[in-house]
Amino acid sequence: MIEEVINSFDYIVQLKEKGMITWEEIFPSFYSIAKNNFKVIQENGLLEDVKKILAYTKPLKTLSEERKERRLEGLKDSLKILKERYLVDEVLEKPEKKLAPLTDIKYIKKVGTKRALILNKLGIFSLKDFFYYPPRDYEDRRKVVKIFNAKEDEKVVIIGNVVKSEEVKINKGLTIYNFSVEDDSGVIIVTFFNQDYVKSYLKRGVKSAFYGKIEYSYGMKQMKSPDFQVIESDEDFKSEILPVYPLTFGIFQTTMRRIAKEAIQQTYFLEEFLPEEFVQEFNLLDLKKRIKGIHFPLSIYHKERSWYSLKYEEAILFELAMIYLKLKMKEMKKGETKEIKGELTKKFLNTLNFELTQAQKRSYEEIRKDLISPYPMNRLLQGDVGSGKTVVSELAIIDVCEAGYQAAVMNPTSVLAKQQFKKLSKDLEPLGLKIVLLTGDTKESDKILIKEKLKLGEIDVVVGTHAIIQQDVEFKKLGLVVIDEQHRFGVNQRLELIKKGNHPDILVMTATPIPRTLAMTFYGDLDVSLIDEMPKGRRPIKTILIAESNRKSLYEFVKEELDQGNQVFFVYPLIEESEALELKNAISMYEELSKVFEEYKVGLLHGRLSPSEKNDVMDKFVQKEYDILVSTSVVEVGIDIPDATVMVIEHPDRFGLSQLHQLRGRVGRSDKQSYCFLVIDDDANNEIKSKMNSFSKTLDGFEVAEIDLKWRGPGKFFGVEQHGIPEFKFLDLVEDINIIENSRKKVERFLATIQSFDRYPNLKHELQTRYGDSIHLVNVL
Ligand SMILES: Nc1ncnc2c1ncn2[C@@H]1O[C@H](COP(=O)(O)OP(=O)(O)OP(=O)(O)O)[C@@H](O)[C@H]1O
Repeated sequence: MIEEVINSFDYIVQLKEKGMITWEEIFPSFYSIAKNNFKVIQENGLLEDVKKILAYTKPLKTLSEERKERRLEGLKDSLKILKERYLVDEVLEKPEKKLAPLTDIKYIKKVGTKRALILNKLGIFSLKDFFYYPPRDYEDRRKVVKIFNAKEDEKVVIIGNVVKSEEVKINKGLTIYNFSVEDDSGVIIVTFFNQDYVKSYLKRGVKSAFYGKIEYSYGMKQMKSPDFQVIESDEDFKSEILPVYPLTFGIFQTTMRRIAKEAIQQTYFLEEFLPEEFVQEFNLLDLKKRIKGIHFPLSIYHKERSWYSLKYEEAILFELAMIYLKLKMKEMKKGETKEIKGELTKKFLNTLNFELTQAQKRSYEEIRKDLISPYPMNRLLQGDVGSGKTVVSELAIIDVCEAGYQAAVMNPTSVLAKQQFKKLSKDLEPLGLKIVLLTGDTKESDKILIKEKLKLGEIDVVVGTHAIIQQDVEFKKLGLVVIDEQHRFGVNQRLELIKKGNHPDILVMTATPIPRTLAMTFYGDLDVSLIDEMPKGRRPIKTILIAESNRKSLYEFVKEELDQGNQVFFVYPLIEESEALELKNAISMYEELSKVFEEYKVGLLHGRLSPSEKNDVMDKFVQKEYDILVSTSVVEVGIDIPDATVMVIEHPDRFGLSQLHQLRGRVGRSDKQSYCFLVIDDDANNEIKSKMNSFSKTLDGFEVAEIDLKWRGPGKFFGVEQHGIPEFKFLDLVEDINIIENSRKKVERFLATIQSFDRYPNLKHELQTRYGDSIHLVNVL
C-alpha cells in the first residue's frame, strides 16, 4: 500500500532527526524502498514525486553540512506534501456508546424528534442513512492566509482581530454590519447583511477565523457573509475540509455538520463487509475510512479515494445482488420440460407474407432453447422500434400453447393491451388457439367467466395489463409470460409471477434502446436476445426539421400524402406544468387541422379520454376511418399502422430524444417511404436546433439513446420511476461505466467460486439490508 511506502520514508527521516543514521545513509534506504515498491508508486502516479525526493538525498561528497541541512528541510517539505495528498489514516476515538447502524436518527445527539422529521425528508432515517448521505461539495478550510496575501475570488480562511465595527441602516428592510478585521499584514472588511446576531460575537478586540471569498470594494479587501468561528488563539482554529450537504427547509448547514460529527464517530464500530479480494483488486479504502472520508476527509486525496471506494462498494453490491439472483433463478427447475413440436409455428410462418430476418431467427432460436431447457427462461428481447419483436414473441406463444401450456401477455396500458389483443387474435385464432382480453375495463361478469376458464385451461392466451399478476387470476398450466414493457418491469414482479405458475418462462420485450453497458446493469439478471436488424425493404425514415413559419408548406406536403391514401400523425408533447394547456393545444390543433384538411377525417386522442374512448379512436385510425390522428404523447408505444407515413411532432424540444425516436418509429413500418417532421419554433435557440439536428441524422435507436443520455443524464433518461432499480447515491451511470463493468466482471468471477454467502456473514447481512426488498433477495440468500 502506498501509505506504507510514505510512512517508511517518514520513518527514515525521523531516524535522521534523532541522529540514529547519517545523512549518507538516507539515499540507499530511500532508494531500496522506492525500488521494492516501484509498481505501487507508479500505479499511484507518484513516480515524479518520488524521483524528486530521491534527488534531495543524492549522496554528493562535496555537500557542506549547511547544504545537507537545507536539503533535509526540502526533503521534509516534499514528504509533507506527499503525506498530505495521500493521508487517509487517522486514529478514531472510541465513542462512549455503541449504536447499531440501523438506530433511528432521532437518537443521535443533536437530532431529536423534530429534527429527525426534517432529516427524514432528506431520506435519512437511520444512522446508516447518514453514513451514506453524500455531501454535494466540500469547503477546503485548510488554506489560512495573511490578509495581505489573500487574492481576489479565492476562498480562504483569514484569522484576525476585530478592530472596528459599524452598523448602517440602508432602509427598513436592510441593515449592513461592517467589521474591520486586522492581522499583522493588513486589514479586511467583513460584511454581513441583516444578521444582527453577529454583533454579539464580533465585538471589538475579538479574535476570529473567517472563511469566505475575497472581493474588492472601494479598493479594500472584503468578505461578504463569511462563516466565522471566534477563537482564543490561532491554534484553536481547526483547519479541515468540511462537507457541504444538500439541505431542505428547516435545517442549516452548520447543524448538519454538527450532526454529521456525532454520527461519524460511530464509524469506529464499523466492520468491513466487502470480501478482501474486492478490496485488494480495486485498492479500496476500508469501510471506516471511506465513510469518514466522504464527510470529513483528511486530505483531498482521502476524499477522492473515499468517493472512488464508495462507488465501487455500490457497484459491487448491486452486481452481486443482480447476478446472484440471476444464478439462483436459473437453478430453479421448471418441474417438467416443455415438449416443443414446432408444427404450429411452421403453419404460422407460412401465413406470413415476409421472411424472418436473421436477427429474428436467431432470437427465436435462443428462446426455443430456453423453452426446452429444464430451467426457466428469463430473457430480454431487445430491438429497435419496428424491428419485429412481436412476431418473435408470437412464435414463442404458439410453441408453448402447442405443448399444452397457457401464455399470458402483459402490456403497460389497457389501450395497448387492446391493440395487442387484436393483433394476436388475428394471428393466433386461425391456428385454433383461444385468446381473451382481460383488463381493468373488462366487465365484472366477463372477468369471472374468463378467470374460470383460465383455471380450467379452456383459454390458451390471455392478453392484459401488468395488473394480471396482481389480480387473483389462476392458471391451469401457465407456461409463458410475455411482458411488453415501456419501462422496466421489476424483478419483484417477475418473482411474483414465478410464484404463480410452475416457474413459467418469462420473456421481457423492450424497444427502449438502452446503451449496451447500461442494459447489462439494468437487466443484469436477464439473458438478452438482440434484434439488431430491420426487416428487408424498409426505406429509411426521412427526418426533417421545419420552422414554424413554414407550416404551410408542411400542410401541402401532408395533403399530397393523404391524397395517396396514407395516414398522418400530429403529436403534441405532454406539458408537465399544465395538463390543461396540453389538452387545449391538442384540441385547438385538432380544430385547425379539421379545417385545413376538411375533405379528410381527423381523430383526436388525449389522456382525458376514457380507455374505451381511446380504444375507439385508435380502432378508427387503424381501420382507416380517420386519415389524421391528432394526439398527445399517449400514442407513443406499440401502435402498428403500416399505412401511416407521416409523423409530425410539435415542440419536439419538449420530448427526450429517445421518446422522439419511439414516436418516429410509429411510421416507416412498411415498405412505403415515411417522414418525420419536427416543427421548431422560429426563435428556438441553437442548442435545441443542434440537438434536433443530430437526432435527424441517425435512425439508430442506440445512437439516439447515447445522445439522449448525454444531454439529459440518467435520471431523466429513465424517467422518474426506475421500476425496481435502486437509486445510486455515488455512482453516476454515465461517468462510472468503467467501475460498473469492472465490478460486474469481478463479481461474476467471485460468484463462480462460492456456493453461498455463508462464509461472508457481513456481506450477506449488507446485501439483505440493502437489497432485500427492492431486488427481493430474501428468498434466495
Ligand atoms: N421480417 C420481417 N419482414 C417484413 N416485415 C416485418 C418483419 N417482421 C415484422 N414485420 C412487420 O413490421 C412491423 C413492425 O413489427 P412489430 O410490430 O413486431 O415491431 P416491434 O419490434 O414490436 O415494434 P415496436 O417496438 O415499435 O412495437 C409489423 O407490421 C410487422 O408485421
